[in-house]
Amino acid sequence: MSAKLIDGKSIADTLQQELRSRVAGITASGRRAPALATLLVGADPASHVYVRNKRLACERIGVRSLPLEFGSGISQAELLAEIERLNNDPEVDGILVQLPLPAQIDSTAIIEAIRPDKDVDGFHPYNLGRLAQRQPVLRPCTPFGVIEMLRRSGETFYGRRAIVVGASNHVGRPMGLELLLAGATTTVCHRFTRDLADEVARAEIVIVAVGKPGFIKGDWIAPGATVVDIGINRLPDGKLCGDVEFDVARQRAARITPVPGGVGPMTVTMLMHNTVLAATR
Ligand SMILES: Nc1nc(=O)c2c([nH]1)NC[C@@H]1CN(c3ccc(C(=O)N[C@@H](CCC(=O)O)C(=O)O)cc3)C=[N+]21
Repeated sequence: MSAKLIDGKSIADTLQQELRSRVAGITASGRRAPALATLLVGADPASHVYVRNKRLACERIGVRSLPLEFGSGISQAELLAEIERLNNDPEVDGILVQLPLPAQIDSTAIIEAIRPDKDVDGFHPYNLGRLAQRQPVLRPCTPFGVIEMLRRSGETFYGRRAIVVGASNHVGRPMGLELLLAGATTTVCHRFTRDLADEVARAEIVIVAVGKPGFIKGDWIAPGATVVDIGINRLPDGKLCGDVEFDVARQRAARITPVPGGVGPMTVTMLMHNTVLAATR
């Protein structure tokens, strides 16, 4: 068997077209376009690439982008003042502070300073709490994108055995909450999990967000499973790869996401979705 590829890029393109029409509807009715402020601190090349992708997505969809950049030496107080200004700016619907931040800045304090109704990353404790209590408002973009991608490619969740490998605040944990919300029997594994191979082998839906190339061995995957690889690792030769041993996993899975072209484009698209939602609520 060779798994069918789940084409996140093409699902993301479709969603972006839908968002583009919605934004066109908003502006046609005389309202201003939704606006997203992106705050980038320092010169990390990967962060610059990701933020540029987000700004390009804004252009495609008709969202106004307010690109803000700060030197790596900015203080916590200065960054907080910037957020306060954007919180109070009626022309700004969404605020995204690209992570990671330099060491002198407490990213928890920054995330908690963003008004929950402008928190388009969905990282504020209010938004995570709403998701945990099954009343989601603004949802973390990557897990939300995984669910939307799987739904649009025909996956069902009710009563199905799902596993998340990786329990980070921004990806693994909210991914577990999304799967619970969708009705899956959900296991979240992490660095203290014993017998990870056995846990993975029991799952019908396997979602991996660890950040280590080849961490999930292909022969752990149950025949017929759906595999979603959230990992993005750059190899020494410059190529991108995920956390799953792709070639072997592909021989066992029914469906699998590629890296690149899988989850990444969905993340950016759900950020646009959240920005339009923040502008229209
Ligand atoms: N506040 C905040 N919000 C984020 O959402 C956030 C962040 N900080 N910090 C960094 C991570 C990473 N992230 C990605 C988004 C898109 C791709 C993406 O589009 N990837 C393409 C490939 C891009 C490439 O070629 O490098 C793909 O997988 O096909 C990747 C990674 C968002 N993040």
